[in-house]
Amino acid sequence: MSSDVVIRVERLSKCYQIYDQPRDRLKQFVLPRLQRTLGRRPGSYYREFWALQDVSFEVRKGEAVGIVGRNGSGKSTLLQMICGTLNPTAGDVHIQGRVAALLELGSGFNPEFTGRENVYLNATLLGLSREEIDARFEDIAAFANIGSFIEQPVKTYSSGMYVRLAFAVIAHVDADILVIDEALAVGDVFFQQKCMRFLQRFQQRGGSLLLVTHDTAAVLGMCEKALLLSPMGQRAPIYGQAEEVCRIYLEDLYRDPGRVAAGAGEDAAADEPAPRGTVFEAAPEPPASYAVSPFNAQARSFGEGKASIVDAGLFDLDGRRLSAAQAEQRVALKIRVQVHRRVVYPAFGFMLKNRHGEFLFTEGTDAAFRAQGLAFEPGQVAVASFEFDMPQLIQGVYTVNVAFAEGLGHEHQQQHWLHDALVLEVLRSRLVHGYCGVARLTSRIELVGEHG
Ligand SMILES: Nc1ncnc2c1ncn2[C@@H]1O[C@H](COP(=O)(O)OP(=O)(O)OP(=O)(O)O)[C@@H](O)[C@H]1O
Repeated sequence: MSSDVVIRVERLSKCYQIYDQPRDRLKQFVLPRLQRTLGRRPGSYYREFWALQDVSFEVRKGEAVGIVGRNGSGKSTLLQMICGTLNPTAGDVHIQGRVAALLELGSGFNPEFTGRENVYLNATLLGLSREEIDARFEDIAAFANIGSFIEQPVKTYSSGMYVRLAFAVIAHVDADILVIDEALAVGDVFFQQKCMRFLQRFQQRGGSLLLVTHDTAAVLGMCEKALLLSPMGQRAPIYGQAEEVCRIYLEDLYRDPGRVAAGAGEDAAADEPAPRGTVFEAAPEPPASYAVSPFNAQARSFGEGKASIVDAGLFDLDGRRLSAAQAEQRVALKIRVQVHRRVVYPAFGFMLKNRHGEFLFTEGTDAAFRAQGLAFEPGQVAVASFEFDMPQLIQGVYTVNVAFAEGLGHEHQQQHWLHDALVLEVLRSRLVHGYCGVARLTSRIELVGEHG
C-alpha cells in the first residue's frame, strides 16, 4: 500500500443470508450437518441478498471522501466492514492507522454505564491507555459539554447528548481516520458547527475522513472525492470527483419512478388539453418564516478590547426588536458598541453561518465608510444598522457572528468578535436544496404553441 493511502477497499462485497421464517435459520443450522453425515448434498434454507457488490476505492492521508447513496444502498454495511465489525463475503479492506467511528446511535456505549465509564471503555477500545484517558478526560467532558450528566448512565441521555459524548470521544483518541455517519448530526447548531471546526482542523493536521450522508451540499463542502452506492446493484459503485459523483447521485434520485406518487397526474390527464396561450400562474406560497433568538452576550468572543459589542439584534423599520421574521421582509440588523479606547477607522460586520459553519454571506461597513475618516472616542456608544431584505433560507438553523474592528482592508484588527451572537431558526421554507433561494420569485408556465 503506497505510503499515503490510509484506506484501500478492494472489490469488496457483502452477501446477507435472508431467512423468510425464524425456523429456517434453525433448519439451516442443523439440517445441512445432518445431511452431510448422511452423505447427502446439503440444501439451503435462505435467500442470498447482495447488499454491496464489488466496491473499490482508496482514501489518502488528509483526504475527505463522501459516501452517498439512497436508503438501503449499503453505506452502513460498507462502514461496518471498514471498521472491522462485519466480515466481507469477498474482497479486502486495508487500513493504515487508527480508525474511530461515529456509527449507529446506540452502538459503542453501554447504556447501563455512566458517561464517564463509557468514555474510559470506548477510549480503551480505541487504543488509549488509562493514563492517556485520565489526562484527556477533562477535555473530552468539556467538548461534550453535557454537565453533570457525564456521571449518569447513558440510558438517561437524549440522542443529542449521546452524540455529543460519542463525538467528544472520537475527537480525542488521536485517530488517523474518522468515519462519521452524518445522519447522527442531531446535536444543536452550535455543536454541529463545533464538530465541523474540529473536522477541518483534523483534516489540516493530515487526518482522513469518511463522511456518510444524504446531503450533497455537505459532500461538496467537505470532500474532494465521493463514492456513490446504489441499492440492489442498480448501478455499479462509482468513485470519483465529488462534484461528478454528486451530479450522478442527484440524477439517479430524480429519475427514480418511485418519487412520483402512484396516480399522480391522472386527474389532470382526464381534462381537455389546454389551448395555446394558456398561462398557468403559480399558486401563492406562504413566505419562509424564521424565529430569531435574543442577543447572546455570553457567546464566545475574541478581540483587542478597544470597544465591546453590547447588543445586536434584528429590528423592524420602526425600531422594534424582532423575535420572528419572514423572507423578503425589510429588516435592520443592528450592532451596538461601547468604546473604551480611541478607534480610528471603525468597521462593523456580520455574517450568517449554516450548521456546517459555512458562511452564507458576510457584510460590513469597511469599504462603504472608508472615505469618511471615522474615529470613535472613549465613552462613545455607536450603533451600526444594516438594512436588507431577509434572504430565502433553506430549512435549518443558522447563527450570526457580529464583529467590530479597527482599520481598513487587510490592515484591520478585530476589537470584538462574537461568534453566534444570534440564532436564526427556519420554521417554514419551501427550500430544501442548495444554500439559499432567489429573492422575489414568481413563476408562471405558458403554452406558447404546438410543434410539428
Ligand atoms: N444483517 C442484515 N441481514 C440482512 N440484510 C441486511 C442486514 N443488514 C443490512 N441488510 C440489507 O442490506 C441493504 C443495505 O443496508 P445498509 O444498512 O448497509 O444500507 P444504507 O445505505 O446504510 O441504508 P440507510 O441509508 O437507510 O441507512 C439493505 O437492503 C438492508 O435491508
